[in-house]
Amino acid sequence: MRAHPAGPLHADVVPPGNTAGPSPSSTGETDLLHPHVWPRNSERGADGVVRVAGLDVRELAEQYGTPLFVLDEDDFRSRCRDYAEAFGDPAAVHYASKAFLCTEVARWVAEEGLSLDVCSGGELAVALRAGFPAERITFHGNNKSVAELTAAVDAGVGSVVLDSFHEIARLDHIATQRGATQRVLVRVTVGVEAHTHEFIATAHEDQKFGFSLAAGQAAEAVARVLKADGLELAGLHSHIGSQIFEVDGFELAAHRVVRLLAELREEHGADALASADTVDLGGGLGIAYTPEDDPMPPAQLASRLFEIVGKEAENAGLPVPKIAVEPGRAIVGPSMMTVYEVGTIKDVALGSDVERRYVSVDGGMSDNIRTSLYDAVYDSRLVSRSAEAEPVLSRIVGKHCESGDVVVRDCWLPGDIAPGDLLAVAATGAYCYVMASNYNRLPKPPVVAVRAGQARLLLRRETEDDLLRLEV
Ligand SMILES: Cc1ncc(COP(=O)(O)O)c(C=O)c1O
Ligand SMILES: N[C@@H](CCCC[NH3+])C(=O)O
Repeated sequence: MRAHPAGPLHADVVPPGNTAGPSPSSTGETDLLHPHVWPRNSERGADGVVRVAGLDVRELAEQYGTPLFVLDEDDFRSRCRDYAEAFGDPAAVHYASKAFLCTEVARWVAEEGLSLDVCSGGELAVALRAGFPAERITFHGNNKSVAELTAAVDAGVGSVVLDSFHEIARLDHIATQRGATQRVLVRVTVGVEAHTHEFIATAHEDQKFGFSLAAGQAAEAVARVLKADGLELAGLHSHIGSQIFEVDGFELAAHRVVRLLAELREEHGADALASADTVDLGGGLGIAYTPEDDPMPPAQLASRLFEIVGKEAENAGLPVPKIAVEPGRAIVGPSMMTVYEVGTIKDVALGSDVERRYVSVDGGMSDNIRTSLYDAVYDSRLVSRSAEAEPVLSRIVGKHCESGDVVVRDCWLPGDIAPGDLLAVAATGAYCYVMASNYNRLPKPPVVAVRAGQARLLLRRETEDDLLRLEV
């Protein structure tokens, strides 16, 4: 074993708790772009430079500046198609726009024939501005305001997912006043402990979403909907959480929701439940953030869900309900990466014989809060050149006045990384741009779409004027 007295953390000297995975077995391995982590149309050329859809990241960085979100349009569209094919009907797949939304992306989703899930008046406004067909929009949220519910009814959204007793009364009143009948689903808390970060699990009892199945609230919610003149029950909804790899949580949720539907039919009669032909099983399918992650393909999830829903319905003598799903992360997550420029590098002593290398980039927790918020792990590569230097365990940090401003906690970067190099972080399409802030008054980065050698700006970089635009 080599000794690195007071040296950086090389392959043979790693601290406990390293989240970067095993050390690369050879130099040059840090160059690899693992295909299930990086956008489908990204590759490292013979010159060592990474290109996405044929476009050189150095030129994109030159033209649009850094940090920069690069969105591989064909990757995004191909994942929409994978889901549509898996579930046999594009409209049964509701892209969860909370993961990432702008008008152009809403148009792609519409063109691919998918439906859209929105969960605020703002998301609804973006979708409508894009000309997204309102009848393919589902409106979510645990505390939709009267204004939001009114906007949804006036727009003619396909369905509203009800989340509280207050909301049932409110929406009924709004719809009745307008002489409308609003199709609704009742969100059921199915009591499943999803194996994911506590902050993004949503089907256990002790959290804010949905009506409890176990406590009988879901059945009571359905009873109230059936009595409401302005509402029509379209079905039941369950969303167990996000970034989930195991199929068992989805299976259990499907099983419980269909069983509830059968019980409700027994209680209220087939006629009363005739319009309730859908079980929406939400989103949540995990993606590969690192080469070690092994997510389930949508086709596998679909076939399990079809089997369970079919079997459960048959056992209960129920017509087989339609299945809807709401993937967000699994569609946009892997399609996008963030490109940063390295600014400063520091080796910080951890003890007497090792140092940690801190590589500072020109963004940070303002464009990706997920590492600080959920201990998320990411894969990062040097993309402006290849490197033969020995890998060094490094920490990529941002430029904010906060020591928790970490982009990638541990990763193996070439030991010769230098200011001016470009680093990219993979799989930043979901919940990064949309959760971005202006902390330390940093402007939000631009989002550029790339396709077949052409780049198109979807969202421009914020300017100092933008930062000042709310001042009165
Ligand atoms: C109701 C609902 N549907 C869909 C999603 C999308 O989840 P994901 O991006 O994990 O697919 C979410 C977010 O967790 C959600 O709350
Ligand atoms: N924002 C979370 C996912 C929450 C999804 C919405 N219910 C994340 O980044 O993983």
